[in-house]
Amino acid sequence: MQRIGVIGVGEIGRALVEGLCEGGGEAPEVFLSPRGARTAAELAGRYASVRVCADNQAVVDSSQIVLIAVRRDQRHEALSGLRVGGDRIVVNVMAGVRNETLRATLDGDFPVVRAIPLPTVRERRSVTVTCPSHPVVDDLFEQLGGALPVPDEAAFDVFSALTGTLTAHYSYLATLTAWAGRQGVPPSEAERYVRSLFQGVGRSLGDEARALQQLAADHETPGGNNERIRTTWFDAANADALGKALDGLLADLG
Ligand SMILES: NC(=O)C1=CN([C@@H]2O[C@H](COP(=O)(O)OP(=O)(O)OC[C@H]3O[C@@H](n4cnc5c(N)ncnc54)[C@H](OP(=O)(O)O)[C@@H]3O)[C@@H](O)[C@H]2O)C=CC1
Repeated sequence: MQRIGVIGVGEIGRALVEGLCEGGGEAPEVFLSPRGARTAAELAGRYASVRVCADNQAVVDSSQIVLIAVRRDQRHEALSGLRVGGDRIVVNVMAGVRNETLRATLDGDFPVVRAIPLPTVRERRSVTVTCPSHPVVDDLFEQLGGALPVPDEAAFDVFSALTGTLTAHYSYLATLTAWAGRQGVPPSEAERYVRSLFQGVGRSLGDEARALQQLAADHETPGGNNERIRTTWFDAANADALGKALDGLLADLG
C-alpha cells in the first residue's frame, strides 16, 4: 500500500486526497499535516486510510511520497528544519517555487519533483505536468488522470503559463452572456444557453482523434457566422496580444 503525506491541506491538498481515496482500487494510506485542521479532520473522518499527524515532521516520517501543498509564502514556516530521508520523494506543487529553492528549505538529500495538479484531480481527470520525470510520481498522477513529464523547468514554466489562461476563458463566457443580456435576453436564459454551447465544446475536446484546428474547421461553415466572428474578432492582432501576454507571464515565471 502506498504511503502518501500531504503538508498543506487546503484547496488542492483536499482535491488530491479525494482523488486518491475515491479511485476505486485500494486507497493509499494518507498522512495529513495538522494545519487546515477542519479539512484534515473532515478527510480523516471520511476515509479510513487517512489520518492527521501531530506535526509536519511526522508527515514526512510516515510517508514515501510527501506532497508539499502550502502557499509559497507559507513554505518557510511549514518546512524549515524538516528532515527528509533519501528514501522519500518530495512533490512540489507550489506555484512559483523551483525545485532547488524547495530543496534548500528542507534538510536532506532526496528527489524533488515539481507538479501542477489541477482541482480536477478530485475526479481523476487532470493531466498533471511533472518535472523531472520520476516513475513513482508519474505513476501517482497517472491514477489521477494522467502524467505529462517534461525534461526541465523551462518547459514546465510554459505549461504553468497555460494554466494562467483558465479564468480568462470563464470571463469570455461571462462577457458573451452579458452581451446577450444587453440585447434584452434574460440573464438566466443567456447563461443557460452559453453554458450548454460550451459544454459541447468541452465534450468535443475529449475527441483526441481530431486536432484542435480540425475541430475548429468541423464547427465552421465557409462564409458562415463562426468564421465571421473568428476572423473579425479573434484576428491576428488579438492572437498576437494573447501571445504577448503569455510571453510576459513566462518571462516573470523564469
Ligand atoms: N488551488 C489550486 O488549484 C492549485 C494550487 N496549487 C498550489 O498549491 C498550494 C496551495 O494552494 P491552495 O490549496 O489553493 O491554498 P490554500 O490556502 O487553500 O491551502 C494552503 C493550506 O496550507 C496550510 N498551511 C499553512 N501553513 C501551514 C503550515 N505551517 N504547515 C502545514 N500546513 C500549513 C493552510 O492551513 P490553514 O488553513 O490552517 O492556514 C491551508 O490548509 C499553493 O502553493 C498553490 O500555488 C497548485 C496547483 C493548483
